[in-house]
This record gives sequence, structure tokens and C-alpha cells, in this order.
Amino acid sequence: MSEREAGHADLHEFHARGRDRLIVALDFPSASAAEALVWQLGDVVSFYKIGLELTVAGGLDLAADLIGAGKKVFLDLKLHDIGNTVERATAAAAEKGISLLTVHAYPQTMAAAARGAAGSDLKVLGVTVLTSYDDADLAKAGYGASVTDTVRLRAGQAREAGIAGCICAPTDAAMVRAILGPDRLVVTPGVRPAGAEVGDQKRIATPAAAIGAGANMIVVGRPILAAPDPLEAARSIVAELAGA
Ligand SMILES: O=C(O)c1cc(=O)[nH]c(=O)n1[C@@H]1O[C@H](COP(=O)(O)O)[C@@H](O)[C@H]1O
Repeated sequence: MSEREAGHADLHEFHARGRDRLIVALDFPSASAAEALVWQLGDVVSFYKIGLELTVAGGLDLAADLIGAGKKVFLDLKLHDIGNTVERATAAAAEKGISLLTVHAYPQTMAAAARGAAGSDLKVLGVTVLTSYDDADLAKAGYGASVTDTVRLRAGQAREAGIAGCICAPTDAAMVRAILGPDRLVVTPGVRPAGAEVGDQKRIATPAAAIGAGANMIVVGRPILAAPDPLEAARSIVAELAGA
């Protein structure tokens, strides 16, 4: 269904469906720059990702402000350390009212994060294989398996660890959905509206294709942040997601 086909009564629901599928990555060097974008996007966006760059520039205080203002926050720290450290860091994130937290999809790490999040509303996502990697990049990093086989293995291990879901490329989403089943989360970065600049991403698809392949939510950074009109770019992606 397109925006045009949705009747007046359905329009609110149509936009809400699109909005619930979009996470905007606040990849900024300062909290004030991130705040300015949040202000600009207003009610069009309800879920924000705070990653490595913003975390070291006041991102955790901003996370508290966003949560206080009724937004959801995805803390993208991609944790990977000894179990004790991962468990404690995850428990600390859970206490802050964060909705989503990433860890690298290694069995020990995911099991520790599952323990840290137990009894809280925090959902842990395992990063399978980064969307900037292809088979040659994995080989260079010392792995013998292809991207597809590695994602398949790690998605299965995420399910066994009992975490909430996985981060994967939209091109892997159908396979990961089949492994995780209908109740876990599949979240895909590496999303580019048709014609958008690809940048350093290697395994990409459009917003509608990502949802069509089984993603619950997509993560979008530069196609909104670097757009001449970020609000218009976000609106257009929300409409595409709502119709998918
Ligand atoms: O965990 C992530 O969010 C993530 C995993 C991954 O495999 N690839 C990936 O791009 N990301 C993040 O998703 C965002 C994508 O940003 P853009 O490429 O600008 O849309 C960035 O904040 C990345 O850190």
C-alpha cells in the first residue's frame, strides 16, 4: 500500500508503521550537532542510534535526554571482551533505559550479554558480519569461511545464546530471519534508498527490500544526515518503509 492509497483514517497508522521501522544513526562528533538533527526531525523519527563517535562526545547524557523526551535509544557499542566485562557493561546499559545494545556475535560475548540483560527490558543484538565486509575482507582478517557461512553460523549461535536478535546486512536478512524465527529481531544497516551514495558499505539494499527480506527495523545514517534536506529524506524513507 502506498501513502496515496491509504485513506485519511489509515494515514496515521501508515506513518506509524513506517516510523517504527526506522532507526536514525546519530553519527555526529558532538551532542549539540546530534540534538539539532533530532529537533529537526521532530515526530517523524522515534528511534535513534548512538554509536562510537557520539558516545565519546557526550552521547550517554544525550541518551538520557532522548529517553526522557519519549524517544527510544539504541546504544551501538559493539561490545566484545571477556564475559565478566561484557555482562557488567550490559547490565549498566540496561539500568539507563536503553532499548537496544549491540555486541559482536561471538558465543561467549552473546551469552555474557544475555546474562547482563536478564530481567530487564534491554534487547541485545549480535552483530553477525559488518556490512562493510565482503569475502575478501573476512579472508584478510583470518577467517576461512565466506560471509554467508559466517553470518549463518553466528545467527544460529545468537539464537542459542538467547539474545533478542541480530544485526545483519539486508542481503542476509532472509537467511537470518529463517534461522531466528518470527519472534526475534532482525535489524539491518547498510540501507540505501535507490540512487543514494553507497560510501564504505558493501552489502546493501533499499529500505523496502530490507523489510521485504524480513528485517523488523533498518538503521540509516548518511542518507539522512548528509541529505540537503534531512527531514524530507527521513519522510521519504518512512513512507517507503510504511508501504513495504
Ligand atoms: O551495528 C551497526 O549499527 C552497524 C553494523 C554494521 O554491520 N554496519 C553498519 O553500518 N552499522 C552502523 O549503521 C550505521 C550505518 O550508517 P550509514 O552507512 O551512514 O547509513 C553506522 O552508524 C554504522 O556504525
